[in-house]
Parts: sequence; C-alpha cells; structure tokens
Amino acid sequence: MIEIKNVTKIYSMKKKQVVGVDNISLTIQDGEIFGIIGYSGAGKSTLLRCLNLLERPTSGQVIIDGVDLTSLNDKQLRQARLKIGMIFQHFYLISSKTVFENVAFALKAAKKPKEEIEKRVNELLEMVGLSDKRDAYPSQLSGGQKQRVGIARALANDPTVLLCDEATSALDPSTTKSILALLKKINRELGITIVLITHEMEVVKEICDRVAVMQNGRIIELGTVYDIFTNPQEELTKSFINSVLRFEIPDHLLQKRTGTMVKIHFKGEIAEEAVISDMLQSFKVKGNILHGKIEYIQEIPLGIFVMELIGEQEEIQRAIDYISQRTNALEVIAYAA
Ligand SMILES: Nc1ncnc2c1ncn2[C@@H]1O[C@H](COP(=O)(O)OP(=O)(O)OP(=O)(O)O)[C@@H](O)[C@H]1O
Repeated sequence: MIEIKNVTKIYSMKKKQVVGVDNISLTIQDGEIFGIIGYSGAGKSTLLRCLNLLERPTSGQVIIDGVDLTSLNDKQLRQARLKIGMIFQHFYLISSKTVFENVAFALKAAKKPKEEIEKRVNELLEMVGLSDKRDAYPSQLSGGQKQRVGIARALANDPTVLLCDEATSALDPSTTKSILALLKKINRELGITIVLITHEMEVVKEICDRVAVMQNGRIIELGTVYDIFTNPQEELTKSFINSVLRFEIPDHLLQKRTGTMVKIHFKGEIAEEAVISDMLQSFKVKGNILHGKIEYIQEIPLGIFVMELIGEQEEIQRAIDYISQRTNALEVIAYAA
C-alpha cells in the first residue's frame, strides 16, 4: 500500500517559490492501477517523483508497505528504491549497451550473481516479448520496443510498485495500446501496483482502476474510472472525458431540429436493455437518434445517445420521465423549438 500523507513540494528559486504539489493525501491500494491525470504544470511528475523520493517532499510523508521513505538514510533509501520500478516517456536506455546489458545493469547495481543475472534477464525479455532483440542496441529498436526494455529493466529487482511517467506519450496509438496491454498483464499476473501519470484520458480509460485529476498541485477529483466517466463533477474532468468520448452534435443537426433534444446515459447493465424501444412503444412520440455509442470502461458498458423526441409536449415529458426513471441519467439539451 502507498500512503501519501500531506505531501507538499515547493521549489525554491532565487527570487520566487513554485508550489509543485500542494498538500496531497492519498492512499493507493496493493494491486491497483492508479492513474493521475492533469494538464502540463499540474504537478503530476512532481507527485510521482515524490513517491520514490527522486524529489524529496518539502513536507509530508510517503509510506510504502509500512515504511516511511522520508525517514530513511541514503543507504536504506537505495535499498527501498529497488522495490519501486520506474519507466519514463523517453525510456533513458544506455545507448552503448545492448538490450541484455541494459536490463542486466539494474541487477548488477543490486549486486546479483552473474548466473542469476543471465537467467533473470532472459526471463524478463521473454515476458516483454523481446527475446529476439537480446543483442540489439537501443538505436536499432522502435519506440515500443525501447519501452519494453524500459519495462524489463524496471521489473528486474521484483518491485512491488511500478511508477510510469508518461510512459506512452512518445508512442503512436497502436504501440500505446500494446504497451498498455503489457502493463495490465504485469499488474494482473505479477500483482504489481502501478501508478501512472498521463495527460491522456484514453490511457486512463484503457487500463486504470482509479484516477485522480490534478490541477495546480492539488487533486480536484478522485474516483473509480467508471464513476469518473459516468458522473464527473469538475469542469476539467468533464473536458478530459469529452476528449475521449468526443460527443459533439454537428451544428447543422442542431439547427435543423424541431423536437426536444435529450442526452441519455445508459450505465452498466441498463445499456443492454431495450429502454428506448420500450419508450417508443409506450408513448406517442417519435425518436430520432442523432448520435450514439456504447463505450466499454473497465469492461462495463456505458451507452450515450442523443435523441430528438417529436410529438405533443405533454407526451414528450412523459417519455422523458419514463427514461429518467429507468436510467437515472437523462439530460434535456434543448426543448422543442
Ligand atoms: N525542478 C523544478 N524547479 C522549479 N520548478 C519546477 C521544477 N519541476 C517542476 N516545477 C514546477 O512545478 C509545477 C508542477 O510541475 P510538474 O512537472 O510536476 O507538472 P506536470 O503536471 O508533470 O507537467 P508536465 O506534464 O508538463 O511535466 C510547475 O509549475 C513547474 O513549473
């Protein structure tokens, strides 16, 4: 378990002070994939780097598996850090060393015997799907392959926690997917807790269990990914979600409409029920679907539809009440013109 208690990081420069992280308290459970999302400058990197004390908090505590890292001396901290792997946006591989040597480096630093290193590196390369690139140099690898080496290196000393600093931001969408799938496999199979920072909600949607939204050094919203997607509270959270769901109605449709426009969210099992057709059969209204999709977030369906309802106003209202009651998530975008 990772316990972050009242962590503040202030950067002091000659003439001014910048608050990187502002009094954050947070608990991350064992085996979670926890995402931290925010725009540039929100404090994500600072918070992540406070978790292994690459940045020492100005105040507060970071307690991992019961050990307060802020209380350790340098030697103890080096030892504790072996159990906290980290991967980076720009990989940071050693260009003069082969894939094998890059991964072995982490084990040599931990003073492991040669035979053990050989065996472990081979195992790790197998796990990340790079056994055939053992003797290649970083310059001969694609971005996705470089990140796989980074992941193998980060896992070398059997960490309990893996910190991911924008690990897929330098990769194209399909490579991003394959790296996220690998991270998920590592989490599920090895039980490693993953904390990742990103500015892409797509990444959060793809693999995170919970997410915290950061702004100005603070966490402004936190919850399970499904709850955040289906019931965001803050404007910033809503804008991140819109960037994934891309739910915009074209202007020409808005202008052409004559009926009442409603947006309906179908959460969980209700997404698979015939609510709309039941409504159309039960009330004297016509329904025009203008936009619709079902997304799967953590494998739970979330349906979103925008409909134009046409008919007598009274009947439309009864239809709206009916859907509201069954879905608990109907929003009238515009009443009949
Ligand atoms: N070494 C540093 N010295 C001074 N200020 C810093 C330092 N590192 C970060 N900051 C400041 O702390 C604040 C938070 O920065 P941080 O890099 O943690 O944000 P971020 O959300 O990770 O953004 P990005 O995605 O751009 O890295 C910013 O105002 C930044 O300018």
